[in-house]
Amino acid sequence: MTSLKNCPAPAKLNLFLHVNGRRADGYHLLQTVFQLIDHGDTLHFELRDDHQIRRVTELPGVPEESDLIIRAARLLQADVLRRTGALPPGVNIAIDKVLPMGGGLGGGSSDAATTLMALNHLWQAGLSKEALMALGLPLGADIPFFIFGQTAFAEGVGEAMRPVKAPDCWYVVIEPGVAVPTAAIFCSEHLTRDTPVVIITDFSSHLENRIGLKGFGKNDLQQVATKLFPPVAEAIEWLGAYGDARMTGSGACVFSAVATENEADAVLAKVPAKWKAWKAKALDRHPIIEKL
Ligand SMILES: C[C@](O)(CO)[C@H](O)COP(=O)(O)OP(=O)(O)OC[C@H]1O[C@@H](n2ccc(N)nc2=O)[C@H](O)[C@@H]1O
Ligand SMILES: Nc1ncnc2c1ncn2[C@@H]1O[C@H](COP(=O)(O)OP(=O)(O)OP(=O)(O)O)[C@@H](O)[C@H]1O
Repeated sequence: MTSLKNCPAPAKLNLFLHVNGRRADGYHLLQTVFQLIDHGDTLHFELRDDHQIRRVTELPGVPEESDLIIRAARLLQADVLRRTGALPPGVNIAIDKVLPMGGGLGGGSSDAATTLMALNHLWQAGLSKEALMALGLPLGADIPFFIFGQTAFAEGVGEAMRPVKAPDCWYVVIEPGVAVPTAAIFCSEHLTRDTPVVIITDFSSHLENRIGLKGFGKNDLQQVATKLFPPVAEAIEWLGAYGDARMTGSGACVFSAVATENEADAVLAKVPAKWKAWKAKALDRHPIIEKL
């Protein structure tokens, strides 16, 4: 096999995100549900005759050298070289970028995770899922989740994950048109870091019943992000008229769950023209699993 086309890099929504504490190294202890959704970027991989790793699509604001896709591919290339003593073939990577940057949808992390999974396959590198997750973690906190590949409850700094059966529903997502830098939200002196740890014992039905359309928990990063970025607050207020609306990750995107696609369409029809908005279906599993 010399190419892998149309590899999905889906977005995630944090259905809730509790900040329970802060480690000595500054990283925060979280509890969250990562929900995979059927909306995201698409990547295409084509092997080269040399050993170069190249991005063949322009991504405004992200130079090739700092792109998480390229950095992830280089990490795997170095790992293969270390283990086998030989460099794998080079690769051209194209991307159809759909997800907004600084959107809280995990776009960069998902792109990197898809790159690691696709190249592990194309290069026949043989890394286990756990090894790929560990390789990706230093590049982004959400990369292990996307490689884990299932809607999951996560704890710690996001590395301890258990699959959950989240509600089978649709989401309306609004992009408020601002990019939120994750580190600035976590650094804020106004961030509360003391939400009590939730103990969840039954992962099959308990979470499904509790997080569903009623909106379990809260997003502790929301208060800080809405103060710093008023368009996020405005989008939450607008969408809140149709259900429980909240921010995903560190923002900026805002979502609300609805039971059916028709309900999602009805809300979308009313979204003010100044915002980009779309619908997505809840997924249990990462769609790349069917391709590899
Ligand atoms: C908040 C989430 O969106 C939840 O899904 C993610 O955990 C953030 O993932 P990300 O954007 O990939 O973030 P990273 O690039 O890994 O980290 C950016 C910065 O966020 C802060 N950070 C991130 C994750 C975490 N558990 N504690 C933190 O304090 C750190 O200051 C870090 O330097
Ligand atoms: N392939 C990539 N796609 C998007 N952003 C990238 C990529 N490579 C590097 N970046 C950098 O990462 C930053 C964060 O982008 P990303 O889309 O992951 O944010 P996010 O959706 O807020 O993520 P999270 O939910 O993990 O906080 C961007 O501002 C950009 O500079």
